[in-house]
Amino acid sequence: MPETPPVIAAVLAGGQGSRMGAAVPKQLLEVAGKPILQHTLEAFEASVVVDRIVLVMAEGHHEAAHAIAKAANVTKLSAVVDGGATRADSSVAAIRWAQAQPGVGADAKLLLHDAARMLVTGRIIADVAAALDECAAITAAIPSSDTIVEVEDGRITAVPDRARLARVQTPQGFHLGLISAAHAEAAADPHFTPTDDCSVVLRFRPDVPVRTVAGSMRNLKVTEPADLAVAEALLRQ
Ligand SMILES: Nc1ccn([C@@H]2O[C@H](COP(=O)(O)OP(=O)(O)OP(=O)(O)O)[C@@H](O)[C@H]2O)c(=O)n1
Ligand SMILES: C[C@](O)(CO)[C@H](O)COP(=O)(O)O
Repeated sequence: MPETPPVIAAVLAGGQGSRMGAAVPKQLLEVAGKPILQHTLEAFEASVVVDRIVLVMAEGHHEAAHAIAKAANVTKLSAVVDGGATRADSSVAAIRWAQAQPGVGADAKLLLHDAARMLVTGRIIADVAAALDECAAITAAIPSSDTIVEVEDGRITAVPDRARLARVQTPQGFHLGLISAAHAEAAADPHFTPTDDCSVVLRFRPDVPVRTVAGSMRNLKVTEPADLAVAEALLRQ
């Protein structure tokens, strides 16, 4: 019988948290008594579908990362690797690490996740991984309750039909061969500055459908100081 492709979760914690404005990267700040990164690692550790975890960490913070992983007893953590200058560079670091692992082929399932989305649920992780049996690129997403507009020079230039819009979250899941090839082409285009990994596939592998599964309002990305209180309140629910 053919072997089941492994599910590798890449927790992206390579950012500096400039919008948070704290003295340390936001993933090291505590919410409800634990660092944000610890909440996120625990979610992937607890997921029965995840085989191993690679943590992409901001340079200079590896010691803190190892201490947090130890506190969380993350048995699935296979490596802590350096992040890059941009989120896309950090995704590429995870992709390169995965490709270098023995027995990991192009059909491996790679789940790229923002460390800052500390409230990700087991259901979302499982749905993203399961979807990769049927497609090669998938993201968690939720409908937008706000009207979204396009703005240029302070003036609204378009109001896209809200029924066709969604707010994209993570994890975003990919067959390893696909996301590696798409990022390799993206790296050669200095004008392309993606804010997520699905847009890399859409741009460089437009023939590959990128699907969505239901995310959650809880799966917020802790970005600004006010998000810390929101995350804490959600955790207490
Ligand atoms: N070079 C980078 C930039 C971001 N990230 C990670 O990608 C996720 C989403 O990015 P964001 O929320 O923008 O985090 P920061 O880049 O840290 O925040 P800011 O943009 O405010 O500086 C975070 O978990 C962040 O650590 C990363 O791994 N490597
Ligand atoms: C990947 C992402 O979380 C999807 O919503 C988002 O694009 C990350 O953006 P950021 O500016 O790096 O926080």
